[in-house]
Amino acid sequence: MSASPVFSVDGLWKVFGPKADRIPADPALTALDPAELRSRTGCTAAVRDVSFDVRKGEVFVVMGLSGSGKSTLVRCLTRLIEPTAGTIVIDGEDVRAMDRSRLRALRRHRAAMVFQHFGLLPHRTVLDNVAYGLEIQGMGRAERRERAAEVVAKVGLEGMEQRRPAQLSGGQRQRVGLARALAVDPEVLLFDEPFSALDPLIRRDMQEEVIRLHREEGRTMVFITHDLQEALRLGDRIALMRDGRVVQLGTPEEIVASPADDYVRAFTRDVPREQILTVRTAMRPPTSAEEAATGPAIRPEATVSEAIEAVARAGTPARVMAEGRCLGVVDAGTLLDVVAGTTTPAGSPPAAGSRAAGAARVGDGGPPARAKPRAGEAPAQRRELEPPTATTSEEQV
Ligand SMILES: Nc1ncnc2c1ncn2[C@@H]1O[C@H](COP(=O)(O)OP(=O)(O)OP(=O)(O)O)[C@@H](O)[C@H]1O
Repeated sequence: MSASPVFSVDGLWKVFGPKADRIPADPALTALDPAELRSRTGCTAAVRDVSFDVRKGEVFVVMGLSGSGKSTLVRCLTRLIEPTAGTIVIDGEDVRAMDRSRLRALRRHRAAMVFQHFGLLPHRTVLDNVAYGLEIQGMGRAERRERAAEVVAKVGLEGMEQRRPAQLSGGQRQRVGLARALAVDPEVLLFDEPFSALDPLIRRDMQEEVIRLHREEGRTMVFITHDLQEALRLGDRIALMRDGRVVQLGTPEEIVASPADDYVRAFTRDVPREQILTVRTAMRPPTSAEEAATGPAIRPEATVSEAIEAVARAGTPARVMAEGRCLGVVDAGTLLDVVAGTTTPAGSPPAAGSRAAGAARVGDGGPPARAKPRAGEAPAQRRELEPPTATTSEEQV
């Protein structure tokens, strides 16, 4: 059973340009590619017939190249940009029907945004920047400063409460931005490419911070990025966008194992498959009772990379075990097939992201295999795009 959705988006369009409203309803126009549409109508369809759910407790990544429609899509969720057509529901409430005060409450209390350019107030201290959202909510000074101090500590800025933004590094400023969004205790955090201006090491630190916060708090997050590595590291599910459409929505494993089309395949070509795919992809039935009873035990969620290490150490095939049952066996050959990309994974590729593509509602089908628990289950064990740590063959990896 999947967790209930926080956001539910259906048939969403955002068209910029003259008489934008007529575009979604006119099949002759929706069939045009972006360049034709622009030359015939002067309009840009930044988001085209997109449908998805964001489940409670998940990190939902919206990924795509520049101009693919990520920011427009996420801004439509709280109507920072007005959608042209479609429905958006948050916890059962129709976002498009909200009046101004409901919308304000939505943005302030329920879905806080963390921007790339921090948006910090330069003359205020770290503490007062973090308390700002609470001040707007009308919380008293003492209470909001106390709450802000807690959140400042939570994001690792203890001792810097009295500094001004100019006295902080880029990474520290981004932590203040994050703390400010967290302080209002929103149901969903929306991140708009928050780390793309940071240098790689600090960026990595911030990704860890997001993972840690997610693990500790289980907060629902929608995260925009154009960086595949970041998407794979952070996402429970990834919506991959191209020209305003969601071309694939799935877990990192689904996207890497079963790219929906050549575009996604090209996008994921250089991903180290063994670090993303789990042993489920490499499993075969045991050939004998002995094989099912001996050899190192590994979890179904273990990556192929971890299994390679276990098999190499033991010098025998390894058993994929769940609740004392042997689900299958992996050996050097089946594992190498995954690395080489010569395996056809079990299960069909997940559906692409639009009704126009003839797809069912994306992401609602049962995925073939998950490397991470579903939202609402035990905290996700994140994939690391790095060599795995050593394990003994007796341990479950
Ligand atoms: N206000 C606007 N008026 C007209 N066209 C716009 C407007 N905002 C965005 N667009 C167009 O909509 C498309 C999607 O833009 P969007 O900013 O959502 O993409 P993105 O994937 O977030 O890109 P980036 O990673 O560069 O921020 C682009 O073609 C863009 O030029």
